[in-house]
Amino acid sequence: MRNIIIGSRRSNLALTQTQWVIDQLNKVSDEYSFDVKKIVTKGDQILDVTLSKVGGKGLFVKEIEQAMYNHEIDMAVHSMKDMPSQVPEGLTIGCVPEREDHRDAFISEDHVKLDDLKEGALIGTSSLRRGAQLQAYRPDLQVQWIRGNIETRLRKLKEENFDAIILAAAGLKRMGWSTELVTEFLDPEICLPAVGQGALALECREDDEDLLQLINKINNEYTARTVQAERKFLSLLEGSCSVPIAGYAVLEEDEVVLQALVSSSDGKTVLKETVRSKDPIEAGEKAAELLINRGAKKLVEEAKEELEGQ
Ligand SMILES: NCc1[nH]cc(CCC(=O)O)c1CC(=O)O
Repeated sequence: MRNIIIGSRRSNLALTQTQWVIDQLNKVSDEYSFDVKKIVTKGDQILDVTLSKVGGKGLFVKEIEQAMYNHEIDMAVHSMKDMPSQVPEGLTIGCVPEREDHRDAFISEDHVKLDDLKEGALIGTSSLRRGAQLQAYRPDLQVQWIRGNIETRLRKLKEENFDAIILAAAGLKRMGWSTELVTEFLDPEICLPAVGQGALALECREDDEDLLQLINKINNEYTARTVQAERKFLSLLEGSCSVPIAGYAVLEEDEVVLQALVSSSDGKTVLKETVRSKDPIEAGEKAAELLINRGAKKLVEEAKEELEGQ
């Protein structure tokens, strides 16, 4: 019996996701035991500024990847949307399990719906993507950055003067919290999710064939193909942490249908495309090409300059 050591961030969400994966793996094999090793990442330590100013998503995975290289852990369970578009050499995403809810969840004081919020209402989010799309939909809304894990943000909704916050539905559902809390799940037409939102990435060493074989048993082909399209699109728009960027794909018959969006931070310029292809990579490439032709790279450059000027 082999013991697999899984590295996890110490947040309740990360630990819950890791435990969910262990439960799934236990269902498909009884030849393994699992230990969870908690790892504190830079992203967990920096709580006072928006992530886009300190280097973005890599912050949640670097230390964990290092522990994998050092053989301190064998595998890691990440939120797909926290994964940079390139996986470092020697490591691989060996499995993408079935995606949880892809949508954003709108949570307001007294359950007032987005359309019914008073003029000028204050929305708390740490996501450029959510802020921009909400302001594109309702230009009167004000957006203020809010950080911290799910519990902290929910506390801030009560204690500070936010009228509403937005969180990923997937995180809430995995924690078993959604029904009482969520005012409404936002349709992707209003708020297109982050690339990979709701999906998990199981990362391990590329040469660990035994482990790869095990985790492949809980791979979900539908999620893997759609996320592949979304991530290809993301990888072709560099500097994507400084600009609102979103992507969500579904399968229709054997075709990947990918919606992709890049916008300015204030939501005044929104570029959006829907593309179809049987090949997920091609879908991602097409979406990127169409958006770049419409000026997406310029939006990224402008956003970078703005961040550097601050
Ligand atoms: N940005 C942090 C993060 N990374 C993954 C999730 C939730 C789960 C998911 O989207 O898969 C969250 C919290 C949130 O955005 O509300």
